[in-house]
Amino acid sequence: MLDTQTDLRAILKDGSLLETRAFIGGKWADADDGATFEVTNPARGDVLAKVADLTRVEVARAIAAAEGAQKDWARRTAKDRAGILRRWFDLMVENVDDLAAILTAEQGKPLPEARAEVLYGASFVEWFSEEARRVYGDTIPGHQPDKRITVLRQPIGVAASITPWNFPNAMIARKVAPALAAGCSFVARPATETPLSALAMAVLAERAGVPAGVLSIVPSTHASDIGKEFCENPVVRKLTFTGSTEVGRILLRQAADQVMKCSMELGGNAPFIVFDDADIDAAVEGAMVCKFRNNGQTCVCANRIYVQAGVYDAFAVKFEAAIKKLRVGDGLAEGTTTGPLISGKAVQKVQAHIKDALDKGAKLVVGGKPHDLGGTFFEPTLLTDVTPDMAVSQEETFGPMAPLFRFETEEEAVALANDTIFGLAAYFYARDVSRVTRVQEALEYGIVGVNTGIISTEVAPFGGVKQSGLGREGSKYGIEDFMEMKYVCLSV
Ligand SMILES: NC(=O)C1=CN([C@@H]2O[C@H](COP(=O)(O)OP(=O)(O)OC[C@H]3O[C@@H](n4cnc5c(N)ncnc54)[C@H](OP(=O)(O)O)[C@@H]3O)[C@@H](O)[C@H]2O)C=CC1
Ligand SMILES: O=C(O)[C@H](O)CS(=O)(=O)O
Repeated sequence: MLDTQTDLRAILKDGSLLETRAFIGGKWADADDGATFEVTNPARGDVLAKVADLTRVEVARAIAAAEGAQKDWARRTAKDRAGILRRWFDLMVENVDDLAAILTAEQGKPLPEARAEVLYGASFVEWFSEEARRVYGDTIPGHQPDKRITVLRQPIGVAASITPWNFPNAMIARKVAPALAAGCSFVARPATETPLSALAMAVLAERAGVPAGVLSIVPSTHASDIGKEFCENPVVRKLTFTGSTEVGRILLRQAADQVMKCSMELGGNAPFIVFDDADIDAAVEGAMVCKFRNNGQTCVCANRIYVQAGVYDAFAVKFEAAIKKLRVGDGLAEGTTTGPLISGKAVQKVQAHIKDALDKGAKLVVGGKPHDLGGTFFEPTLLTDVTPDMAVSQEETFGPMAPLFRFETEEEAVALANDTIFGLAAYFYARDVSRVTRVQEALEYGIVGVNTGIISTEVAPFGGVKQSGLGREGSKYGIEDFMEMKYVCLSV
């Protein structure tokens, strides 16, 4: 563990972005009882800030403020809402360096990755500032001479989110932007580990002119209580969650009592398949970004790497060499490619998957243990001779461990890839166009990357099938999740 302290305010150009109070109904406020919780730097272990720790009572107030603001916000013209979202986008870009520093300090990812995440998050705000003006209804030829049929598209109302620590900026932006574009109001509860990014975004949203009550940020360590408030409060009409499938199931059960509309971006178990007709150098490059982005703490990370027998050794040698070039360190330090894991719990999960695989016959090629830096730093790890009976085949590692599986035929690869309850992202490298067509159609996933290891963009629909989730985020489809459809039958 690095022992240097992070004086976050000294790093920032605009210290006012380091906000530690909750944002409720357009006002910055402490918790009613003054309670706070510590936000620590996972690289250094020091306390970055003490943030207001809200309970259901304050969150209920934020929901009431959202209800009070929503109708006026929806009555504004789409152009007006678009203009405010555009200003928010501009402010996020203007403050990208500060937002990135805050993100790295609380989450750990290297500054270049944090900067990329902030711009990725901002791209959703930009995209939905444009989509706001493209929500169209329908007119339908009447079923009787005196009937005129129209279809109206209206905002759902008050929406709420629960988001994880791995993308503390982009996951908020990817949900708030379409909701506000649609005319919804929004209450966001960020993860305990990483509330500062969300609070900084709210500072900029307020400056952009988002009206009081339209957006609230409710940091809290009482995750379960806040989730129940969101699911039980009759004012909340929409819940959007990103996180584990386990918690997604809990929320869906709770939301069922009100038949609440839910969007769920849940766990993954992405297969990354390298066929013998692949460009091996390109496949290695793709596998590196797909596996080690955010230190493997990404729901669309390669979790299983399947390599066809004819190219297995060649791929393994090149992949090993690439992994050895990774530089583990403090995300705030120049040249770091790989930061710390978010917590000790995350380290234990990676270690458990490595031990299970080695106990069942896998071979350790690189890494395999906590890094000399201590704390939650971990050595990027490569295992070969991994087999489907090992835990990593069915469970999301969510860390820097790359397991290589060998396969013989295309049919075997597709069967192995689909043998999971998850269905978020899958990737494969091949050059034969018939094979590419067959495999992209056969993979049971919401997202398929072909000859690429990175698929994240605001223009495409992001989401999973099976137990990886419900709904889509981004793209022209993303705003649908925050709209209702009303059929009007007029008798003339
Ligand atoms: N699909 C994705 O992008 C993600 C997938 N995951 C998967 O989940 C695993 C565990 O990671 P973890 O961060 O613990 O993910 P969790 O699903 O446990 O946490 C995600 C968010 O949900 C909150 N939460 C937890 N329990 C409840 C509850 N009962 N009611 C309401 N909210 C709740 C958490 O709060 P709190 O802040 O208190 O933890 C956090 O804000 C990872 O190893 C990975 O496999 C994790 C993150 C993102
Ligand atoms: O939750 C995640 O891991 C992110 O959705 C991944 S991405 O959108 O940055 O690809």
